[in-house]
Amino acid sequence: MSTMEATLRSGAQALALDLSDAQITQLLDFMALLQKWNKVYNLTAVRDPAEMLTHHLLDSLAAVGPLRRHLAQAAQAGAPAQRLLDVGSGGGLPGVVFAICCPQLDVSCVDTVAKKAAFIQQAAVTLRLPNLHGIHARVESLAGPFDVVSCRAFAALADFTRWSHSALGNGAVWLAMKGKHPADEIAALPAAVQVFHVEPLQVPGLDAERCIVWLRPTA
Ligand SMILES: C[S@@+](CC[C@H](N)C(=O)[O-])C[C@H]1O[C@@H](n2cnc3c(N)ncnc32)[C@H](O)[C@@H]1O
Repeated sequence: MSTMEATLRSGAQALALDLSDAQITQLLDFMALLQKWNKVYNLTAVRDPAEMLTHHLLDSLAAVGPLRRHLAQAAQAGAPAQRLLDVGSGGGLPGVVFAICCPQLDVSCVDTVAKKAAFIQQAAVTLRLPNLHGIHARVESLAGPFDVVSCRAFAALADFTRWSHSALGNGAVWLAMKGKHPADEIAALPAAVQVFHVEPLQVPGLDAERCIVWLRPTA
């Protein structure tokens, strides 16, 4: 087993994430693709493979447990979440990781940069992920409907929710991956947007504060 695979497996274990061998392989293949095409496409500033594993892969994987829980709750409530939009996905974080770990979910990654959307399309083919799509557009132009709209390292919460509002379907939620608890961004939200949970995340091998801010339109 390679060092990368051992680190990924122990990270998944620390996150109590159930991943099949096929999913572990897809995640490692995705990292390899990202490294290969980063030189050409300029997908991410992180270039060191070990750093890519902790700062990108494990960081995104930390949100998979909470996402799976949300999907299970929505299904139980009789309103299964079927489509997720990852906004400003860049090299596919966290969208590609979500598509690998939640195969029942249809994941669209939108980015304004054409080569980034093309990379996602290519990853979908290479990694055999029929539930993954790359969209070249501004999020403001998308109509949806999506059941979950996610982002990571994208924009302040007020901008993220304003620009992606029209992509939300009935009963949809926003999942914003953030660093430390963004009290100022939350305070700047309009009354039409409600935070219903701020969930701390622990990223294995990363000594940094992370959280998910869950939001929905105010009823
Ligand atoms: C800092 S990168 C984050 C990439 C990735 N989510 C990550 O965590 O590594 C932000 C991305 O948002 C994209 N972007 C900026 N404005 C956008 C918009 N209005 N609609 C869609 N994508 C946008 C940029 O092209 C860039 O790839």
